[in-house]
Amino acid sequence: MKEKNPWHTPVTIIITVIGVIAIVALVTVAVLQNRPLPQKYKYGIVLDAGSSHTALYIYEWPAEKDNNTGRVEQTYSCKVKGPGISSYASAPLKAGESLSVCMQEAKQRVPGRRHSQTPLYLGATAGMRLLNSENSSASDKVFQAVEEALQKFPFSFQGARILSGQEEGAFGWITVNYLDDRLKQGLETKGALDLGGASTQISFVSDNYDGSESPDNAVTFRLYGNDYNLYTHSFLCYGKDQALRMTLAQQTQSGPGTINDPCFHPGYTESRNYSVLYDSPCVSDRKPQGPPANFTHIGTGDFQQCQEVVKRIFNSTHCKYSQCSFNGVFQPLLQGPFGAFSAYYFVMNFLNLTDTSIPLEAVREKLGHYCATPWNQLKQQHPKVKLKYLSEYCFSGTYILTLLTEVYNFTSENYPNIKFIREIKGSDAGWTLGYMLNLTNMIPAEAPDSPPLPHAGYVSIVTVIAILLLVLFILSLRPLWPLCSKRPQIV
Ligand SMILES: Nc1nc2c(ncn2[C@@H]2O[C@H](COP(=O)(O)OP(=O)(O)OP(=O)(O)O)[C@@H](O)[C@H]2O)c(=O)[nH]1
Ligand SMILES: [Ca+2]
Repeated sequence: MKEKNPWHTPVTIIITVIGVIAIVALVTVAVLQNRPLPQKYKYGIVLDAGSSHTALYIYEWPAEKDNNTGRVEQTYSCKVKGPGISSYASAPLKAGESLSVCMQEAKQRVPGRRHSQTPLYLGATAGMRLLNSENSSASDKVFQAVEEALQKFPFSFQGARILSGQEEGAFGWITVNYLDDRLKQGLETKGALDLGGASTQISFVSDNYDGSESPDNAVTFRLYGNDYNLYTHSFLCYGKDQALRMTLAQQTQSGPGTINDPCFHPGYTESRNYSVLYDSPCVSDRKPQGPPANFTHIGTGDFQQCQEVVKRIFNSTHCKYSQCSFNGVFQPLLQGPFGAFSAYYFVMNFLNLTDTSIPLEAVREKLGHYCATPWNQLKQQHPKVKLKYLSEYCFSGTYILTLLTEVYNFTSENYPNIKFIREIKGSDAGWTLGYMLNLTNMIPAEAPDSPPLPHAGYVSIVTVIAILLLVLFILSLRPLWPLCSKRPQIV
């Protein structure tokens, strides 16, 4: 007679099935409960009203991670047609109108149900700083027109204002380090070099700068539980367009009818108007007395001489600090890696010089060769490049090299620490992201509390514990084992 298998008693079977169901249910609930939910997003819009043009950026982040880390991304950018808002001083309404195409586009890009909660900021930089210093009522009118235009959109408009040079530098630094995930992880930070049309910023953390020497250059932050003493300086008039004006002003101080300019290509000839050239606070005090209406601007294409002319716009004669970059401005010792963006990138990218492992001497040689290229040949080689941009790359490249090596003091050793960048992980490098993160309190001073385990780790542990429970359960039925192992006896 066959002995009955005790595992096959109804009670054992029911207990086992319930046990297994309970464990499967436990694991399923744990997995489902912690499954990432379908994301809902929030949005923010920043208008960068630069001296040369305005750009609109839309940022997006998961709605439930407002105060959390590193998840804000740029999803869209729009370049406003026409010049920067400061160029509309004599027709302010047009400054407002110029923004409408990009703003309409933003309306399409941000989901309608989010419009009213989406903050909209406009920050203006060096162009408006210059206009404000020259004619504050004109700058007020431009802002008024721009504000009226922006208020017509369904977003939550938070105002239009001029950023200080310090803010511009510091927010550019925050952007770069946020996108690089350096802040959240408390890693060594990256310096930020921004070259605009009317001003240029340098920002970095240096061990030998605690803010006590030249406190005007210090910005202190506590971000994700770490303290930073940032050195930052913005040089008004040293963006590449105003630097070009100053360089031309150097060469036209006697009011000649013709200048031979080493920063432009051989064969380049252009008639320029004195009043237009000197119509900027960066050069207006140097306008020659009674010059002719125009002068002929002739290129000679000589990098070495161009560098000599460019050097003259930097004054390094006085310095009341332990060390200075130029114009008596303190600068601590350079430290760490640097990201160089805006015109640094546009220019070096065009010149095929973004690779900073190319030795500085070779960079100079290539630029020398480029500057010496006849203008007609260059135009034929680049038929699609805007002539104004094309004509200025020799000057701009020389200006960038001079600024980096002769003024900021980058050497052959630390030049490779610079990376010429346009964007990081799909977001443009610039001050706008840092500005928005700051105004929306999106970077906490202290490190946010995070679950001790990542999701995958949590699910694995729950599964292991469940399996362990199952094994324990089976072990708990041990008294029944001997019966189970008894062989059926043949009688
Ligand atoms: N070659 C080239 N130059 C560009 C491009 N976009 C802008 N520029 C020029 O590069 C310089 C710097 O541009 P931006 O960084 O936009 O300057 P901005 O923000 O208007 O000026 P700031 O207010 O001084 O910051 C200006 O002289 C622009 O005319 C581009 O796509 N290619
Ligand atoms: Ca800018």
